[in-house]
Amino acid sequence: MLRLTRQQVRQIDQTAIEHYGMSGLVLMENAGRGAAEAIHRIAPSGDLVVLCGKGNNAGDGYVIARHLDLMNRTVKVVSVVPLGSLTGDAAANANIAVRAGLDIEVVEDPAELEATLGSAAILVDCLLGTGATGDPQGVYADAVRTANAADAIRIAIDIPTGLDVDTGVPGEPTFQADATLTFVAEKTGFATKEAREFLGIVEVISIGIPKKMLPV
Ligand SMILES: NC(=O)C1=CN([C@@H]2O[C@H](COP(=O)(O)OP(=O)(O)OC[C@H]3O[C@@H](n4cnc5c(N)ncnc54)[C@H](O)[C@@H]3O)[C@@H](O)[C@H]2O)[C@@H](O)CC1
Ligand SMILES: [K+]
Repeated sequence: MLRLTRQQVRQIDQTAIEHYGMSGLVLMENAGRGAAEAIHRIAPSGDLVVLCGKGNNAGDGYVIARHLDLMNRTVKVVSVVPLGSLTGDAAANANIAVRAGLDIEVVEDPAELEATLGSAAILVDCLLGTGATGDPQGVYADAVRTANAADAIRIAIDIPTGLDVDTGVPGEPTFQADATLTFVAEKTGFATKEAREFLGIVEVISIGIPKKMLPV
């Protein structure tokens, strides 16, 4: 099975954008749309909360929310950072979601997280992706702990927040996923027994990267 390191998968995204002329927004749209379709299949009913941070993993989250809304699902985005702190493609998709009138709540106070996530049947983790280093910090850690304590189906996008992509070593805390929807290919760390306890079922979502760019 093809498994990629953090550096490989980030290099593939960069090459697609800089040398193949693919737009980062198109890759993010493919990622988010593919993930939304998989979420709808895995968990076909129930209210959804998409937990978002500030990187491109969060950008995927805003695309996911838009597509779930188009599928007539009840979906809310909970951002643990002010929307003004987002940049690039993530900011672009957050702005689209705002203009589209999607339900978005900014919750930076850890005490408020529990009440906000309480009623969701499905929690989608778009807090941190391949750009993360070390244990989740601050409100990111609070959001993971609150999500893990909730009586909900948990779905991680690209990687469960907290899990080291390369080693598979879970950080403190790590999002405890029932399913992980990962982009392009599985990641090297997913092979370990320790990681599998946090991944749940793993599904690979294509983001349109040409076959030629993938190592064989
Ligand atoms: N064009 C691309 O590069 C694509 C990226 N995609 C998504 O983008 C993700 C990678 O995006 P980014 O590189 O922006 O990274 P992340 O979305 O993982 O965010 C990284 C940011 O989070 C913060 N951070 C890092 N470690 C942290 C910690 N331990 N605790 C709290 N905050 C921390 C830092 O501000 C850092 O800039 C992938 O996992 C994937 O989901 C997809 O949209 C496909 C296309
Ligand atoms: K994630």
